[in-house]
Formats: sequence, C-alpha cells, structure tokens
Amino acid sequence: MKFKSPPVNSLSLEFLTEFSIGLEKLENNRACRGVIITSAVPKIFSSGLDITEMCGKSVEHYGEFWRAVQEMWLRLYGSNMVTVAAVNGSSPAGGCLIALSCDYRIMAENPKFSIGLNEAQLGIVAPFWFKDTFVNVVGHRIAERSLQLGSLHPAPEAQRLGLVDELVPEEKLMEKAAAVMAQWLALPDHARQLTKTMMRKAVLDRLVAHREEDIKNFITFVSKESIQKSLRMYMEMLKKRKS
Ligand SMILES: CCCCC/C=C\C/C=C\C/C=C/C(=O)SCCNC(=O)CCNC(=O)[C@H](O)C(C)(C)COP(=O)(O)OP(=O)(O)OC[C@H]1O[C@@H](n2cnc3c(N)ncnc32)[C@H](O)[C@@H]1OP(=O)(O)O
Repeated sequence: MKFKSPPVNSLSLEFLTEFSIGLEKLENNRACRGVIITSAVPKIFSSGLDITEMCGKSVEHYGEFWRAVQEMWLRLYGSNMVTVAAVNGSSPAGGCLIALSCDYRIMAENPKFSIGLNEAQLGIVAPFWFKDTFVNVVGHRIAERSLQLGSLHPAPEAQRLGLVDELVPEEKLMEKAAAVMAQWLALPDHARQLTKTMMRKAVLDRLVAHREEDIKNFITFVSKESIQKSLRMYMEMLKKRKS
C-alpha cells in the first residue's frame, strides 16, 4: 500500500476511512498474506493525524474522526497479515503509530527523516493505546522518556532505540522490505498468526473494552478551549516556519 495524499499524507477522516477499507479488503483476500506500507510522497511517510480535523469542528465530527482513528489501528495492529512498514520519510505521531503497528519497520537512513510520538509538543497527550503500542516495541523506559519529551528521533537514533528495526539506503528500501516479507512469509501462517495474536491481544482488547469511553475522553479533551488554542498555535507555527 502506498500512501499518496500530498502534501504530507496527513490522516484525515477520508484518508483513514480509505486506509481501513483497503486493509479490510486485503485481509479478506485469501491470496494476500502480507502488506508493505510505504509512501508515494517524497520525504514524508505520514505527518500524523490531520490537525484540521481536530480544530473548530463539531462534537459529532470529533466522535466520527476518533472512531476512524481507532478503527484504523484495530485493523492494522490486529491484522493477520504480515505487515512491514517501509518508512521513506518523516513520520510523526499518528504516522509513527502506523509504523509501530506493523510487524517490522525499515527506515531510509536519512538523518533528516524523524519518527516518534511528539504529541506532548503539541500540548496534547498520546492516548493509552498509542502508548501501549509504543511500549510493546521499545520498552517502558524508552517510551516514557520519549513520550514525556514528545521526541522526534532522527532515523539513526530511532534505530538505536529499537523504534525502527533497521536502516537502509533509500534506494534499497523496497528491495529490503520485500526480502523481509519473504522471510516472514516462509513460516506457516497459522503458527505466526497465533503467536502475533498472543503478543498483541491484551493491548487490542483494552481498547475494544473501552472504545466508547475513549471516544468520549477524546471529545472532552479536544473540545477544551486550552487544547483548541494549543492546536491552533501549532498550525500557525507550521505555517510560519514555512514562510
Ligand atoms: C487524557 C485524555 C487523552 C485523550 C486523547 C486526546 C488527544 C490525543 C489526540 C490525538 C493524538 C494526535 C496524534 C497526531 O498525529 S497529531 C499530528 C502530529 N503531527 C505533527 O506534529 C507533524 C506536523 N508537521 C510537520 O512537522 C511537517 O509538516 C512535516 C510532516 C515534517 C513536513 O514538513 P514540510 O516542510 O515538508 O511540509 P510543511 O510543514 O510545509 O507542511 C505542508 C502543509 O501541510 C500542513 N500540515 C503538516 N502536517 C499537518 C498535519 N498533521 N495536519 C494538518 N496539516 C498538516 C502544513 O500546515 C502545510 O500546510 P500549508 O497550508 O501551509 O501548505
């Protein structure tokens, strides 16, 4: 799957819906045993959740948007397929969550590309299931420090922390992703799938059990004037940085 929503592959309601439907179709296709996720937008894997979806909208819209974010994660993290992220650009916040939800992460070895859960820098808090996914990849201590600081890690540091599994030159990224996919597909599906479920079930079940409460929390949080102000200021900062 190649993300192609310029300029930055931000995860809008429309993008998330299309991504989830795409994953569902592949999941139901018995001929498809694995998926490599990458980007067709130069230098950006995904800029994370579309901030405009969280600014100045109705309570109903926030609820619909958050359900779509949850749905995407439940499908990807809970997928029976082998999932490989070929991270060919920067990948903050929700973009990082997509990579973290895959079975294996390969990143282009460009120190200008960074990845991490930087929510704290926006004045918002990564939800518990973003945090759980992060902890399952890098461990509690690294996740705690990185989350509190809202760190975006340049590719070499991300590899040192275990946030990505390996770095390769950008031109070799897809070749390497295909080789990794072949290695994982060489195992019998049932054994690999049951093992994956065993490793991920508790974290998936936690969101499933608290899904409606999580939506309510998101709506309450994002509707606060202080949070709206932080998000507006962050968007202004992005625009100013450009000019
Ligand atoms: C206690 C209870 C808790 C309950 C839970 C509550 C809340 C949690 C909620 C949510 C979790 C949030 C997750 C997220 O994913 S938030 C998004 C975080 N993303 C970022 O911080 C990335 C911001 N973007 C960048 O850093 C850069 O754009 C880039 C990706 C590095 C690319 O840089 P580049 O220089 O190539 O591009 P520009 O910066 O010029 O951007 C082009 C264009 O796109 C707009 N844009 C960028 N990112 C976003 C985005 N995420 N959403 C919307 N729009 C974005 C940018 O403003 C430019 O727009 P313009 O109109 O100026 O062209």
